[in-house]
Amino acid sequence: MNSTPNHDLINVEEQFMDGFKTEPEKAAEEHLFDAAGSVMTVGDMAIPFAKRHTWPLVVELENLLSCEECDQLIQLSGDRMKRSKISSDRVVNQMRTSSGMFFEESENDLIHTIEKRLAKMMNVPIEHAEGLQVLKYTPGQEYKAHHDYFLPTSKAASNNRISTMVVYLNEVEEGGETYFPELNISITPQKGSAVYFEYFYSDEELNKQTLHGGAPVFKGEKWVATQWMRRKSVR
Ligand SMILES: O=C(O)CCC(=O)C(=O)O
Ligand SMILES: [Fe+2]
Repeated sequence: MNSTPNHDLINVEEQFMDGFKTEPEKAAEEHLFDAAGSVMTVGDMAIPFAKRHTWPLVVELENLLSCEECDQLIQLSGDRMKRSKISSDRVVNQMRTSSGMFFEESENDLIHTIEKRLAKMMNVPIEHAEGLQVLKYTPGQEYKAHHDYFLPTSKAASNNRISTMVVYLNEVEEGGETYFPELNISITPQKGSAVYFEYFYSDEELNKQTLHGGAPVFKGEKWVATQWMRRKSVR
């Protein structure tokens, strides 16, 4: 009888923990984000946060970016906007109707400063950070409920995403909340604030519960910057 050796089964936990956790078995049962307390200090910034859900972890953060940083990101990305493309094969479809762009990794001082702060907050080395993405939604535009990680059938899944930080760059006049239908959570955009969630759990059911979307904007514009982290280095 033919038996297929398991040579393609890799220990993903061990692989991605390499470099930022020392006890893979234990860490697999823990959160990436250090959600103890209610304020995190990064450099000279004190960033208040509140846990909105524990398993899977969803955290709301305040004042992650200054007003000036938000304005600069909007200004810098404005000219470079294209109709958003989604998924690893970059197909434009009706899932996401906003416009978007990616910054190059650490492409200027502002981006590098923001990336470093986000990596510190997210507790993942900056080498695991994708280029920062900026999205702009106008009235009627939305991002339907989705998962940020890639399906196992996708090529990108070999170094999959593990966590997300969505930073709000402006206040939306009406609509545009980020919602988690499985967790009954809805977050109203506030300039400089953010929502964080992670989906690296060994329990796939927890990962699935991070389903989320950007509700349609009814009035005004909505601008967000999204930072995705990967299991392994991407830069
Ligand atoms: O716009 C939002 O509220 C959500 C954005 C999002 O889900 C993403 O960038 O992956
Ligand atoms: Fe998302």
